[in-house]
Amino acid sequence: MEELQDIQIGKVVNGGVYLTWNDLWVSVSTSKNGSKSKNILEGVSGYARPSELLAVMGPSGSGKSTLLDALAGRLDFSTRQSGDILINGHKQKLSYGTSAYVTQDETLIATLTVKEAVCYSAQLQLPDSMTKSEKIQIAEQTIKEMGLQDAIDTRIGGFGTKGISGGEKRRLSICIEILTRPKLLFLDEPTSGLDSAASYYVMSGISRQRDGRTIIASIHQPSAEVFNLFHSLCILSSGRTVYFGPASAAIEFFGTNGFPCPLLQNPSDHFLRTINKDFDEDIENGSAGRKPTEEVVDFLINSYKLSEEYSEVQNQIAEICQQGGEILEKRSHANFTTQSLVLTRRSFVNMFRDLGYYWMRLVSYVIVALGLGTIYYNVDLSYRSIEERGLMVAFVVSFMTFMTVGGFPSFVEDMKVFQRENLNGHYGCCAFVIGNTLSSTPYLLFISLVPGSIAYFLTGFQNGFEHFIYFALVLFTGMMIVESLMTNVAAIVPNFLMGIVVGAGIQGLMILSGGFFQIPNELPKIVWKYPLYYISFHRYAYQGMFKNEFEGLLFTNYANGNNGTISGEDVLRDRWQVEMSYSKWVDLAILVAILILYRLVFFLIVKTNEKFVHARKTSTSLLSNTSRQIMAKSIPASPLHGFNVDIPTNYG
Ligand SMILES: Nc1ncnc2c1ncn2[C@@H]1O[C@H](COP(=O)(O)OP(=O)(O)OP(=O)(O)O)[C@@H](O)[C@H]1O
Repeated sequence: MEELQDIQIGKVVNGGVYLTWNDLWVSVSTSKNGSKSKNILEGVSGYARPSELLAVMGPSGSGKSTLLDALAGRLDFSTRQSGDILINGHKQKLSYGTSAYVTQDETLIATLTVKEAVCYSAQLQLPDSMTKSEKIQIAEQTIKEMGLQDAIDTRIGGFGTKGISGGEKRRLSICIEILTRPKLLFLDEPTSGLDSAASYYVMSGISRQRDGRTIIASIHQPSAEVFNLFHSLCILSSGRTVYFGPASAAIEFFGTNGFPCPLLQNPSDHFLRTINKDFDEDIENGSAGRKPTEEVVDFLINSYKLSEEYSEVQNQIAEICQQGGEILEKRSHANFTTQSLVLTRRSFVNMFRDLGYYWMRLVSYVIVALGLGTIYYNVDLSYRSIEERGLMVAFVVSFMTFMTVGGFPSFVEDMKVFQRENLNGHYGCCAFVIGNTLSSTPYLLFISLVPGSIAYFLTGFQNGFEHFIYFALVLFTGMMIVESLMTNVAAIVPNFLMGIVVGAGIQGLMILSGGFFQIPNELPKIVWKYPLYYISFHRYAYQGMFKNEFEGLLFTNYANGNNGTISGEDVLRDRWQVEMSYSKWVDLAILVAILILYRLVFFLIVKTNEKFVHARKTSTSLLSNTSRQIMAKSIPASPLHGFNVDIPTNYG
């Protein structure tokens, strides 16, 4: 209840978060067998306190994002980490709702307005003990806090569609992450790619959020105005600390060490120019007498180690650890049913507004259906029509389901949004899979009924409601299966081109082995018959549709006037070699079972991915002593820093 009130009045719950890190090392393996490694962070130490904004600065590749990832427990599996990261003096996991991480890339749903994006997110993230209107009130309040009220009804926009500006997108990403009033906020380069005015708006919005909250932001080259918003500053170069301390004291630190900031120059520009090795060549060529940057950086690092700022950092870390503080408790979410319903609604709205998702496909389906209907218009009951009916069925089952591949780019975008939101703990995999499945069902049903009826009735397939409904249901299930296959591919191969190639390749093999392009008895036994013929969904779709179309018909041979006849059942058995021991409804049931299996596989893929990420989150904050000892051996001791291979034993 207390948590609820605090969220409603926009306050950070109880005391804030004191985050300390001491002698933090991160390395990656650079050889396949792991014998060689590269250090990304080398024994960095620091702290972040409530109501303060800590900026992490440094040239590109200096380790800013890696530091943030390590502190937030989001390093990927290729890295190894050692050192102490304590929250309120304790080793503890950052649970849902206590911290938030805003990444550089804006994975937002382009078709939603600012208000919709924040309101849907509030409904997903905030607990069910709040009413919907309370959640919306919080969403609107947060939009105002981030200065987005002027763009509240503007669509986010994305590739090819103009929407809110880059700066507004950043503020929106932050807005979504602070809905639960997290005590700790990580921002990875919130101003990259923005002009100085937009950067200032973003950073001042962030700064306004600092009341009681601990904020750590990595930033490239802030303007002087933005620089004034920082309380503390951490300057990194090649993973080592050049300076950590009050932002206001950094100018003095550089000045006393022989690098005074020229009058009227932006201090952050001056710091980065001083330590940026990218300018080394210019210095060698043009500025005789100046020290190479490598030397300058080493000099500053050594000076920092001997400075008051360094001692102050050590004292602060010790003091914070001694003081201790509360153990952070996990906040509650909306429940599973609410999340599934909200995700279904959000996804349905996105599909409705995104022309490329279903509407363009619907138009091409209608055109193709008209084409089919006119090419095979009003087939008769002659022998020739046996081939025509067969070809029409094969085209519908193979090509009309294959066209679902066109939705792949949208599936990839959906996966990106899911991965961001899932990693930030907004909701779980099961709610996502349910939302994704339910939202697409009405569209695919509509496509199978409208273009399906055009093709069916123009061709003059078997009369009767039951026959048409069966035809539409097989088309619908086939499209759902292909859509599920493509979402599985998108979950594994999140790359447009590769994903489409993989998805199309799998379908090509299934179409070939489905029993139409080569009759089942003639399929080569190995691979094509066993197992492909049995696992290809096309086999059941072809056979179900053939039974639906041929059973009960009598075909007449008008050629040469001999007027011989053949029953549809004989055609099924002899021409198409259809399995006649069970009814067409069994074929449909098998298709539904394949669809369920594909959806389960999708769930397993996203669940496994989630488990990996969460296992990583736990393992980075709870590295075993053994791992640390192994790591200590692989990390060379730095003569500059006098790195001690005796890794602290209290790392839990
Ligand atoms: N998983 C990894 N494998 C190999 N190298 C990595 C990995 N992660 C980071 N690095 C390397 O570590 C260095 C620091 O990367 P990081 O992204 O932390 O730098 P950064 O300061 O945030 O850079 P930028 O400002 O350009 O984003 C870079 O040289 C990068 O290539």
